[in-house]
Amino acid sequence: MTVAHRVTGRPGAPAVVLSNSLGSTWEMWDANLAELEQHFRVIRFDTRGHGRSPVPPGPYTIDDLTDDVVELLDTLELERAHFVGLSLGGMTGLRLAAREAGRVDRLVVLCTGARLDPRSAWSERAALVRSEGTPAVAEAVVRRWYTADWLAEHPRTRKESEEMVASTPPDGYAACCEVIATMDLLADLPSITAPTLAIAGADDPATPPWQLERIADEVADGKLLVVPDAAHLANAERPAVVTPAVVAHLLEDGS
Ligand SMILES: O=C(O)CC1=CCC(=O)O1
Repeated sequence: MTVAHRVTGRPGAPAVVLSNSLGSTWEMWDANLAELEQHFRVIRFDTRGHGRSPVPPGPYTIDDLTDDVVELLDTLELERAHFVGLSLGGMTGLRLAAREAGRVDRLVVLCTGARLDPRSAWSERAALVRSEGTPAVAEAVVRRWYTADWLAEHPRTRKESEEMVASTPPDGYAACCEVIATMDLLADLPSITAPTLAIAGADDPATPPWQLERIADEVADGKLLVVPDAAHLANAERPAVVTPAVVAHLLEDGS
């Protein structure tokens, strides 16, 4: 299945794939895009069940999301790429780097976890969205995406973010909640050899810093960055801290 994607940035430069969080679209990278495009060929895509991508019937697994990325790389005739994923996108990145080590150059995972407990919470959210739709969870989700102070200062982003969640197809959103409910990547971490930067929002209630610290500690070559005054979408709330850190990590091999 080919996911919806857009390729921008420097033609011929090293490629970086950006993978979105649950309930978002590739627009979640808007605040980071211009700086990334100066250095890389940037490939944004919408995870299956989200945005412009197909919504195949569930259930989905983390390996299905990983297969979608492999197919995207094949479609674009890319043997290898850097991978940057946030939350659900970060889980996809961890699985890809463990299962398809030859396809990932350097990895950045933001605001994510190798396993998110209690798993029952994700099955319950899937059931809620199937019965009441994505608008039922939009406000609460966006309250986890940004700190309260930032939301108070950015009412337009708050509204647009709630609309982004509310317009996610309920079947796709629910099937991706079930990916999280069934996913356990703890055993994968030691086999990840791609140099990995794990970025946490210091005030992220969804995937707190200890989750990213565990990833940085357990992969073969990991580093941790904790971003102050940031919640779950740390890339969007603090782009001036996050984007240069991502660029520096991806350029570290001299590309
Ligand atoms: O929606 C949330 O509560 C936060 C989240 C967990 C996985 C993801 O992609 O977003």
